[in-house]
Amino acid sequence: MSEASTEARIIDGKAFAASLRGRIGEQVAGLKTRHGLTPGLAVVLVGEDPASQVYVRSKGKQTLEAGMASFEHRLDASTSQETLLKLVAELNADPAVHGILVQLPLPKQIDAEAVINAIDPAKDVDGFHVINAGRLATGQKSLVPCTPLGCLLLLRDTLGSLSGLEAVVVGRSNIVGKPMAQLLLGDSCTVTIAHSRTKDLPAVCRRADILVAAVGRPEMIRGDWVKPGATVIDVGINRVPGEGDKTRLVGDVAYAEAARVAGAITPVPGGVGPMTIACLLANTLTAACRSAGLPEPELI
Ligand SMILES: Nc1nc2c(c(=O)[nH]1)N[C@@H](CN(C=O)c1ccc(C(=O)N[C@@H](CCC(=O)O)C(=O)O)cc1)CN2
Ligand SMILES: [Mg+2]
Repeated sequence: MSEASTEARIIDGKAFAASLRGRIGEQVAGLKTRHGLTPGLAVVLVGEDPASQVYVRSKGKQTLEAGMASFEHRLDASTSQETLLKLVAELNADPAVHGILVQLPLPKQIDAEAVINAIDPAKDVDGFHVINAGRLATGQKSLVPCTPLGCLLLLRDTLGSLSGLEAVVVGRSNIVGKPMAQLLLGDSCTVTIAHSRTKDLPAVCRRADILVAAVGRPEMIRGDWVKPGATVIDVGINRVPGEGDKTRLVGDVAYAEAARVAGAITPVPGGVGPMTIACLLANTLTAACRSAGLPEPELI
């Protein structure tokens, strides 16, 4: 007889993100009336990557909806690194801009690391600057990368305390995998970072009470890699061929298989993705409060 199983609880990132944005909007309204301060976010897009255009449009729209000021800078795909660095320097010096985000990926002629590290760390609302990465790694006050922060908020909401849980992060990028591991460590998880070269990856994943998939490979993580009852967070957003000439979005986890085994799981779309922009707004609000010497918002 097969083991009884129930379908996993679906973690609704879209709803959580909407409620977080609502709380951010309330805090922004209070800042404006009590302190005359309007948080401002500058987003820089270089080139015409279709997905990036969609994300940048959403960022601008949600920034305005939260009552913040939105400054959008669209540059030609052939823009030189020098021109981009000049714009970053202008935004660093602009007191109306509390957060700066340069949309990734950047065209080949531009060194993304040099551009990110040119942003004032206090305005680095992506949390990618080496100073913020170092502060996170050493447990100091920083701005935290939005996608891993969103994952952490969903995990805390789903599980309560994460203390002592076994967490496996699959993927070692500077943008997701490494900061995710740091955040889980900060919440007292026992953390493993696994990747494409990890020996017996399925067995490593099966140890996880918390499994975070951030590899960028469609449906790589199979149902039998998941420990029964585990919480699965899928960071992947992969566009694959669908019916006819349509495409569809899938994560890094084989969702239907994993949902039969997991205790809780994020869907794609509607899981981690919407949290990225909500946490960007949270970081912009935090940066604005810090710049004015005001107490940091309590959002969580
Ligand atoms: N400077 C940055 N560049 C990029 C980041 C980032 O955090 N900072 N992350 C990604 C793209 N990204 C935001 O920029 C992002 C990705 C996905 C979503 C989202 O809401 N996804 C939806 C599905 C959307 C779709 O249909 O394509 C979901 O998962 O439900 C928001 C933001 C790379 N670049
Ligand atoms: Mg189950």
